[in-house]
Amino acid sequence: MRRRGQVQSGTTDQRLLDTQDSTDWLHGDPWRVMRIQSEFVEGFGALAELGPAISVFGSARTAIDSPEYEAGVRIGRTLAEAGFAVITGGGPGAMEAANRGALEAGGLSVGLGIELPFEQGLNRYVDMGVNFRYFFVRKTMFVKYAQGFVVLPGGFGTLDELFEALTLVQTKKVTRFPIVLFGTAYWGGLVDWVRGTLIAEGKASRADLELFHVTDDVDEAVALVTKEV
Ligand SMILES: C/C(=C\CNc1ncnc2c1ncn2[C@@H]1O[C@H](COP(=O)(O)O)[C@@H](O)[C@H]1O)CO
Repeated sequence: MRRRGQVQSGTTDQRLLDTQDSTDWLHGDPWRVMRIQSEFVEGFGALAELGPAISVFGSARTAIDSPEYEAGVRIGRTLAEAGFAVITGGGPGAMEAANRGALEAGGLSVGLGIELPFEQGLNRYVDMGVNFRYFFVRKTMFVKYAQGFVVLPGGFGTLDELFEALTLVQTKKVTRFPIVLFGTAYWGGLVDWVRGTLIAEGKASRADLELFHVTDDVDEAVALVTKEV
């Protein structure tokens, strides 16, 4: 309700229907909220009927001829054979490897792409793809539509996804959410630091070490990440 000096001229309908010269509104936060909302709606709509799924993360820079890429393909394949859709970031490297394995095994290969400053597109092994502008919307989808995470060797992006999941499990925002780190040599230093620094200095508890598993074995990784589903 508006009275006295607060009364605006014209009606809301008039303001809606008027041709506007300025397009400043297009770049304001209220409009961004609508775009964010539409990303949630699009993501929920596309993924709601996915069925059982596991999100696989890992470096965008993993070389196609590397053992890590091969492990990613085998993980994607084994998950698909076990009846799980494979969700990745839809990019190159380890993401492509997991999508490739899932696709080649006849499973559902999902890519949740992210708009980046350079043109990129979803990798060619993605069968169901959704592109996001906002990382945080996309991260919601990785957690909401998967029953666990497998994390291949990766950099900042992979660490971001790993620590988001660990925080959600630690704070019980999600329950029954297995997290498997694939590659003992790669992740060993991080686990040592968690034990020797975080836990030793009281910034995490010893029980937090049970929030994740570490393995080099594809079958074990798949068994661990799917066993609570
Ligand atoms: C670096 C290059 C391409 C980046 N393209 C990406 N496409 C999709 N998703 C990505 C991309 N880069 C990072 N991500 C997300 O973070 C994780 C990988 O990040 P990292 O720093 O490489 O570990 C991954 O799981 C994605 O979700 C050109 O090659």
